Amino acid sequence: MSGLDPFGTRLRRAMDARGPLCVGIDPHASLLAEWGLNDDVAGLERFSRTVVEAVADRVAVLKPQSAFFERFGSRGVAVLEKSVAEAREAGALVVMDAKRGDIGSTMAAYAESFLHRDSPLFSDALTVSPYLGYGSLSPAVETARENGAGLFVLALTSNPEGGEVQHAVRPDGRSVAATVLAHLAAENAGEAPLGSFGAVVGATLGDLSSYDLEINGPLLAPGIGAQGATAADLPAVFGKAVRNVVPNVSRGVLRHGADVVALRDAAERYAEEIRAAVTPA
Ligand SMILES: O=C(O)c1cc(=O)[nH]c(=O)n1[C@@H]1O[C@H](COP(=O)(O)O)[C@@H](O)[C@H]1O
Repeated sequence: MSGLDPFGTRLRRAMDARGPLCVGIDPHASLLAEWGLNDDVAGLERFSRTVVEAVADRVAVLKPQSAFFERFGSRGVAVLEKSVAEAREAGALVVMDAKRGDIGSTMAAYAESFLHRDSPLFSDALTVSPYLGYGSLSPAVETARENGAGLFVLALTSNPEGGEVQHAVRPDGRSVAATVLAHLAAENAGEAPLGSFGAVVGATLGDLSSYDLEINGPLLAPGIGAQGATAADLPAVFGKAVRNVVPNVSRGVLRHGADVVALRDAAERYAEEIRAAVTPA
């Protein structure tokens, strides 16, 4: 046993206590420059530390984007490891945004890397891609269950190109995205207060009423801020499932750095807008 409650249980608790906002740690080279930092490992470390210091004790979730750390090789990954540990120590849940997906036997190794309690990169949840077939993710589902962790599976991504794959219709008439959502609903069946297997559904997508978003699991919703969606869009996009939405904001918050207080204030403004938008009248 992991000793950790299931991810869905821990996430619901964190959302109730802190609100649902997820702040992304996306150290773009352009943001490092805006913050007056060098585009090197020291700059990366300073950036990531500052975000953790500003918000990890108050937001439910932090989502480091692995690519921005991998860019610096092993020393960048060491910064990522430290950031994950510090964020978790400060009480935030960490969703590792690495968007992994591979044939099952290799998927098992990715799962060991991010979802096994003994791994240096252990995170509370991992973003994964189902485009090698949902079943190829089984090792990640199993490892997550055994370790109190979770997954966020790409279903309806926020980018405009996503539709050509995700809206494609299978011979049985069901779209690829609807198939992914149905698998997740099955994974989460009977779990309370919330399952641990979430979907990624962009806040940018407008009316999604043709999709059943009631998967009894969390819906990670990127797209607010730099991609043009707003907190006020959430109820129309997600309908009743809005109560399970974890809205992600990365650049919309990060552009207010390098000052810790300014970052914190920006995150709190988004948190307040989200609270106002999703709280039932
Ligand atoms: O899985 C993700 O996090 C993700 C999925 C998706 O459909 N769209 C999307 O933007 N993301 C991530 O969410 C973050 C959005 O960043 P901003 O546009 O700066 O708020 C980036 O880290 C993206 O990689």
